[in-house]
Formats: sequence, C-alpha cells, structure tokens
Amino acid sequence: MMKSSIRHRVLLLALLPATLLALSLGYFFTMSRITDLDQALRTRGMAIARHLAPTCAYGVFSGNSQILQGLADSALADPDVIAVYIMNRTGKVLASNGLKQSKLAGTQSGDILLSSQKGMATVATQSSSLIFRMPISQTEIQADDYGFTSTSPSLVRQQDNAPPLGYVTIELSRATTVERQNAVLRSAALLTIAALIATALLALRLGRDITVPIMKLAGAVEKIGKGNLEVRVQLDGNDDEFRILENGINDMVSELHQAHDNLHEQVLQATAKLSYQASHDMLTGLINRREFEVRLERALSSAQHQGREHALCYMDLDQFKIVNDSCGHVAGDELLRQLTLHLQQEVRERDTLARLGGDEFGLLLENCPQGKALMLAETMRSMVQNFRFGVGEKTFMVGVSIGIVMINQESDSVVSLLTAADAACYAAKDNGRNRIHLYQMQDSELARRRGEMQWFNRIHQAIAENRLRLYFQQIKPLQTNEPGLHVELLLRMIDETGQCILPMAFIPAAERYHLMPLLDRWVMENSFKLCEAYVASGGSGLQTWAVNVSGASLCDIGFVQYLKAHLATHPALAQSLCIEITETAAITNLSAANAFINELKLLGCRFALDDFGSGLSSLNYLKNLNVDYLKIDGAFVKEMADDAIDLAMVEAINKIGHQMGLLTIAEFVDSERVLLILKEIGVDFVQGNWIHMPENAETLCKT
Ligand SMILES: Nc1nc2c(ncn2[C@@H]2O[C@H](COP(=O)(O)OP(=O)(O)OP(=O)(O)O)[C@@H](O)[C@H]2O)c(=O)[nH]1
Repeated sequence: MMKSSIRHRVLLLALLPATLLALSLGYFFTMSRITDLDQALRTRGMAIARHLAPTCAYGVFSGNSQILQGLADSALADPDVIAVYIMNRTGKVLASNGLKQSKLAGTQSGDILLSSQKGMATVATQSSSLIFRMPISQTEIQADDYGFTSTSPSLVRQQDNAPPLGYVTIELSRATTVERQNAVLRSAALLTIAALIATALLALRLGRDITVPIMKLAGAVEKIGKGNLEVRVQLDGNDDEFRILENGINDMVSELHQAHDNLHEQVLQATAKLSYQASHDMLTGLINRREFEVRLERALSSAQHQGREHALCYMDLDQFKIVNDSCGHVAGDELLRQLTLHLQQEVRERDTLARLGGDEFGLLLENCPQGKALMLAETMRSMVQNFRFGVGEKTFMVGVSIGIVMINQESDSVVSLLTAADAACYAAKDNGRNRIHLYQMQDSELARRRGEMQWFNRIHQAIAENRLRLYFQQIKPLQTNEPGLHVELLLRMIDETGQCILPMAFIPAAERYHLMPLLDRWVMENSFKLCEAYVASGGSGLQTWAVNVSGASLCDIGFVQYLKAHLATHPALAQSLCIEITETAAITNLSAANAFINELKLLGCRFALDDFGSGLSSLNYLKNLNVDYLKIDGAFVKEMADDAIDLAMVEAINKIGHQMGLLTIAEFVDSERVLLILKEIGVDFVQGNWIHMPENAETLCKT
C-alpha cells in the first residue's frame, strides 16, 4: 500500500470529521425545513377547507348555487388553490372552479372516494398537489340580524349525528412548496460545499503550520543521515515544540560535526604520525632506509632519463660498539643523536641524510659530480673525527668509513647502488677505517664483498630449494656421569654443488641483510620436527636440545608467539629445549631478551648465554639475564692449554658463572689436554669436535 504523505494525512484528519459533520447538519436542517414547508401547505389547505365548509352550508342547504359558485371563486383566490369542488351529500357537484389543471378535472361526483369523519377534513397527497375534503355539516345559523354583535352570520353549532349536507373538496398545488423545498436543498448544498471548501482551506493553512516544519525537519534529518553535517534546520515560528525539535537537531548535528571534526583531526594526526613513523627513524628523526630508497629511486630515474649525476655515500661509524659496551646503549643512542645534529649541519639543503640502521648512515648528494662528492664526504669524515662525545668522566671519539658510488646513466638499480656503496664502505673499513673509498667497477677488493652480498639470494634459494640441514653435536657432562643426551642443533647449508657450508660463511651476510629471523624460524620449525620424530622413533633420554636464536628474532613478536604456541601444546619439548643467545645479541636487545627469556621460562625452557667473554660487556648485564648456562667463548678455550691469558679467562668466566649459580659449558674442545684442564677447573659441560664431530641430525633418529 502506498503511504500517503504527512501533508495528505493531516488534511484528511481535518477534513473527514468536518465533512461528516457538515453533511449530517445539512441533512438534518434541510429535511426539517422541507418537512416544515410541506406541513405549512397542509395546515393552510386544512384551514381553507375548514373555513369553506361551514360557509357553504347555507348555499348547499338552500340549493343556491350562485352563492356556492361565489364561495368557490373566492377560495380560488389563494394562489396555491388550483381547484374547488362543492357538492351535496349525494355527490352532485353544486359549484366548482379551476378544475382544468387539477387532478380532480373530469371527475364525477363521488369519484373521489375519500372517507371522512364527520366534521373532519381528510387529505390525499398526490405528487404535485394535496387534496382536502371537508364535510359540510348541518348548522344552526345564529344570525345577528340586527348586526349588534357582528357584521355577518357567524356562530354555527354542530348538530350531533346529523349526516353532512355535502362536501367541499379543494386541491392545493405543491408546485410552490416543491420549488421552495428545492431552493432549500440548493442552499443547503451550496452552504455545505462552501463550508467544506472553507474547512479545506483552513485545514490546508493549519496543516501547513504542522507539515511544513515536519517536512523541513525530515529533510534535514535525511541529509544528516547521508553524512551532510553542514545542514541546519531553520523553522519560522514561535517557541513551540517545533522550536525545541529545531534546537535539539541543530545542537545534535553541531555536536556531531564537532565530534566528526575532532575525529577527522585525530585520524589526520594519526595518519601523519604513522606516515612519519613509516618514513623516519625514531631515534635521530632522520628519514629511514625505506624512505631513503624511495628518494634514491627518484635520483636514479633522473640520472637514467635526464643524464643527471648524483652521488651516494654509505657511512658506517668506526668502533661505535665500544661506546655501547662501555657506557651502555642509552649512551650509544645519545651519541647517535648528537652526531646526527652535527652531520645535518654539514649537508646541503638539497641533499638527503638518512639513518639506514645501527650506526650506518646514507647520504644522497643530488646533482653532484664526483669531485664535489669526494669533498663533501671528506667534510663529513673530518667532522665525525673531530666530534667528541662525553659520558661522565669519559670522552669518546669515533670515526666514520665512507663508501661512495656515483649515480649516472650506467647505474642499474637501487639495490645494486646500495650494494656497491656498502661494499665501498667495507673496503674503507678494510683499508684501516676512518677513510673514504670510491667504488670502482673493477675494484678487486670489492669482489669478495660482492660475493658476500650474493648470499642474500643464495640463502633465499637454499630455503626455497630445501638445501638447509640440521646437524647435531653432543654436549657431555664433565664432572658427573649422569646419563642422558645433550645436543646442540647446528645449521648447515648444502650449496649448489652439493658442498656443506658452515654457518660462519653465511650468518654474517644473513645478519647484514636481515635474514636471521627467516633462518631462525627455519631452524626452530625443523628442530621441532626433528625432536618429535626422535621421540616417535622410540628415542629416549633426550635431556637437552640446544638451538641458537639471533638478536633479531628476540625482538620479533611473531617468532615469540610461534614458539609459545608450539611449546604450550608440546610441554615435553619445552622441558628439554635450551635456547642459546649470544652475549652480544642479549646485551644489544637487553629488554627484549629479558622479556623473551622470562616468557619462555614459564613454559619450562632453559637458556644459555653463548660466546660469553667475546663481547667484553659489563658483567652488570649478566646479573640481569635470567639464564641457566654460560657458554665460554670457544676463542678462549681453543688455545687455553698453551695461552695463560686464555686459561685465566676461562677460569674467571667459570668462576663467575658458578658464583651466579649457573652451569658452565666450554665449547671448541679440540684435544684431551684441554679437556683435562677444563675438568680440573670445574667446568660442568664440554662440547667440541674432539668430544663429538657434528653429524647430520637425521642420524639422531636412527641411533
Ligand atoms: N646504542 C645503539 N646501538 C646500536 C643501535 N643499533 C645498533 N647498535 C649497535 O651498534 C653497533 C654496530 O656494530 P658494528 O658497526 O658492527 O661495530 P663498530 O663498533 O661500529 O665496528 P666497525 O663498524 O667494524 O668499525 C652494535 O654494537 C650494535 O649493537 C641503536 O639503535 N642504538
């Protein structure tokens, strides 16, 4: 059903009762007026008949038709009387008039059979006339012959039970009455129509007062609903309910607008913040590697297509680690911040300085020929060299090694530019640090570095072609004979020719190119599979399986969650898992390392601090790390039988470990001599090729 609009409904509401009322009243008053007119004609007809009948008595009685004709004529003087008919009791017509137009015309005496009571008039109603018949009674005429009391004979006394002398019949036309009744009907109809029109106009007018504001409100709400918050309602009128609605809606939409604006502002701020964070380094405020690569891409494009020449500098601080190690990361961060401010002062406005990571910076010198680039790089180098950083009593100086590569029409891609600049920087380091090296295509020094860079692709390929392997090496208890198997799982790569490659060949490249999380994930997934297969093959007594995790993975929330989820569903694995973290990785990511250790310890995992002693970090850090084992750096163990300092180091580390309630493990045990010394010192576990040569881990399930 189609819904009518509010305007129609209000109109209907006003008109319907008014119409019903008008019609009822019109009908009532019209009908009563019509009845009144009819009744008036009857009353008049009756009166004429009553008056005529006694006056005819003498004429009928005396047979004087002349008198009767006179009376008939006089009765016809009334405009509504159309016929008069006087007859004696036998029905003989004694006098008549106007019969031609009458219903009575042509009737014979007695044709009109009207019963009548004595003295009473009877009425017959025809469509166009009323016919009255009145008996003429015998009367005793008391004439005042002398005219003392009256001028005409008057008083008549009815004689009871006497038959009438005759009858007077008169016919009154209804034409005038019907005409008047029609006029009344017309007037009533006109009046009703006029009243209805007036009511409709009034209803329209009043309806407008209601519907127009409602329609305005509805229109505004519809627009607001569609998101147009500029809309405001404006109603003309007094302080009625509509004013309250108008104010309410306007206030509401203002609030909404305000909230919308605030939200929009917040979204803009958050978006700006996010895009800033996505393109900037939070520590120094410089642009980050991602944004730097975008700008480098633009510069490369302009070089390739417009023949411009730019220079890319790759800058790596020298010996920055010392600041971190001796004064902590906070101090290292502060140095990076301060140095950044100095570097920024040296660069030209059109140049781009970025922090690429750690202590590495990138500098893009646009529209800069080689000579100028070398000059600017030298300015940077000497500025860094002259920079002094003070922490408490200590003052540090750092250097910077800078690799430069020119960007011109021959340049290939952003990756190759960065690779070349990085290689040049490395060459500067290899040449003694704190110097500049300009990349040359035929640079033989760089060949080796470039080879290292190939690892990026080789590692990816090895994973894709399933050429990574797990090996295991046993760790033996030295002071007890307790049974049980302790192993460290080690990563190997099978190269394209089928040769087995040790991790030290590709791990530095993996660290440099941020591939460690990928490798750690592979190692962990495959270690889980291996241990599960070991248990499934009936293997028992696996007390410890140690796996190495890099610093990068400590900060990888996805990696931590993966470990937690897997270990939570395999509690036996968690009990025997020992995660090895290098001292440097733990110190570099101290808070992440602590969080990682504490979370996994809750599941029953153990932790070993690997290569301890190599980082020479403050022992203070060690106290904060909740580990179970100290693995003495193999570099000290290897030569300890012949080198007193190395021996002293091993003794010291072992002692410190024990003091802290930790078990100690010596790695790289390559001879019985070393083994015996370690036993004497009191080291708890030993590991090395002399103890057990690493084997493909698949054999573990077969032993
Ligand atoms: N304070 C601080 N240190 C960082 C940050 N990122 C990386 N590092 C440290 O920076 C050092 C960079 O190491 P390297 O560049 O290999 O060491 P280096 O002492 O500069 O030695 P060379 O580059 O070989 O001269 C490492 O110790 C990292 O832990 C950081 O955001 N803040």
